[in-house]
Amino acid sequence: MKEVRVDTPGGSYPIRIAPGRLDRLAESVPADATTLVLVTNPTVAALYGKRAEAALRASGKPVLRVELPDGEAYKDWQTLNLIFDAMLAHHCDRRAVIVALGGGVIGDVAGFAAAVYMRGIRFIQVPTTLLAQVDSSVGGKTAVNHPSGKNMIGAFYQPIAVEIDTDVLNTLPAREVSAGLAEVIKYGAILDAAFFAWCEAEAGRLRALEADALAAAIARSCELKAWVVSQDERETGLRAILNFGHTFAHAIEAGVGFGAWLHGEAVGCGMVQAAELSVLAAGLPRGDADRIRALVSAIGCPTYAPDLGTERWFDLMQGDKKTEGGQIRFILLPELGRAVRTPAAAEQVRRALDLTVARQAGEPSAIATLA
Ligand SMILES: NC(=O)c1ccc[n+]([C@@H]2O[C@H](COP(=O)([O-])OP(=O)(O)OC[C@H]3O[C@@H](n4cnc5c(N)ncnc54)[C@H](O)[C@@H]3O)[C@@H](O)[C@H]2O)c1
Ligand SMILES: O=C(O)C(=O)C[C@@H](O)[C@H](O)[C@H](O)COP(=O)(O)O
Ligand SMILES: [Zn+2]
Repeated sequence: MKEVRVDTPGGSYPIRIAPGRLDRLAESVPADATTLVLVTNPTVAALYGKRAEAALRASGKPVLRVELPDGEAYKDWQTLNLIFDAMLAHHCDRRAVIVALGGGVIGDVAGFAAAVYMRGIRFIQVPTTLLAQVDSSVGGKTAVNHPSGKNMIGAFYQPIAVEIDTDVLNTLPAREVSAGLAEVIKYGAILDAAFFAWCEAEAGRLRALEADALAAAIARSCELKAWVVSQDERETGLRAILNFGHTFAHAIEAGVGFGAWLHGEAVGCGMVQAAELSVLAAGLPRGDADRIRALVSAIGCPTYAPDLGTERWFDLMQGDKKTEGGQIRFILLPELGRAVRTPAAAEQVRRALDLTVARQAGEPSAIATLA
C-alpha cells in the first residue's frame, strides 16, 4: 500500500492507495463514531454499495445509506438537502461520520454536507473515479454549483482520511477515464515537466487502465496535490496553480449547461486554451503549447472549445473565483512545469479564444472530438 499524507493547520490525514481498499474501510472509522452515513449514487451503489456497506459494518457501527441522483446537473443545493433530510430523520448526532463513495460530485457535495451539518462533522473520502482519486478527494475543496457558476457555494473542509481502491477503476467508462487523465496531466504541466513527459510516453497504457501505469499516475498526482495543499490549504497563493485551465473550463461547463461536458473534458480543453494564452502573455514556447494540445488529444479529451460568443465567454470568466477587483486572473505557464497567476490583456484573451473556439464549419467540432 502507498500512503501519502496531507498536513494542514487543522490536522493531518492519510491518503491510502492500493487495490482492495474498499474492503478495509473499517480501518478509517473513528472509534467514537455513532453512525456512518454512506453517501453515494445509484450507479456506484449498484457496483460497490454492498461491499462498502459490509466493510463499514465490520467496524461495529450502524450504516445509513443515502443515495443522491447521479450527475453534475444534480450538484446543487436541493441535492445537498437530501443528505440533511436523511440525517435529521435518523437523528444523526455530531459524532456521525459521512463516507463519500463515488466520483467528484459525490465527494464535493457530501464533503460540504459534513462541513455544515451541526456546524461540522467528520468525513471520509472513498473516491471511485480516476478524477476523484487524483484530485477532488484530496485537499478539502467542497461545494455545490449555482446556476451562474461552478462550485460557487462551498467550504474548505478536510476529510479525516482518503481511501483509494484502484481496482474500482476497472468499471469506469472510457470517457470518464479520459476526463480523469486531464487532471493528471495538469500536475505535470504546472509542477513537474518530467511527469508530463512520462504521461506523454504512457498515455496509451493509462487510457487502457494498465495497473502499474495507473497506480504510478495516481500516486504522483496525490503527492503533488498533497504538497501544494499542505503549503496553502485555503488558496491564498500557491494553491491557485491547481486551477490551471479552469477559468476556461468552468466557463465551458456553465456555458453549455452543467453535465453536457464532463469537468475533466472541460479542463483538458481549458488547458489547451490556457497554453495558447501562455504563449501570448507569459512567454511559453510555442512547442510546449503544442505538446499540451497533443497530449490532451492523446488522452481523449476535446481540444476545441464550444462557441459561446465572445461576450458570453468574458461574462462567464469574469465570475471566476480568482477574479479580483473585476480583473480576471489566469493561471499561465512561463514554461512547462512552472505556473504563475497573472492577469492578461483582453486583446490577448480574445486572441486565445480565436485560436481555440470551434467557429468555422471546417473546424473539428468540440463535441465531435469526443467520439
Ligand atoms: N474538490 C476538488 O478539489 C475537485 C477537483 C476536481 C474536480 N472536482 C469536481 O468533481 C466533479 C467531477 O468528478 P467526476 O469526474 O468524478 O464525475 P462524477 O462524480 O459525475 O462521476 C462520473 C460518473 O462516473 C460514475 N462512476 C463513479 N465511479 C464509478 C466506477 N468506479 N465505475 C463506473 N462508474 C462510476 C458516476 O456515477 C458518474 O456517473 C466536478 O463537479 C468537479 O467540479 C472537484
Ligand atoms: O484543489 C484545487 O485547489 C483545485 O483547484 C482543483 C481543481 O481541479 C478543481 O476542479 C476545483 O474544484 C476547482 O476549484 P474552484 O475553486 O475553481 O471551484
Ligand atoms: Zn478540476
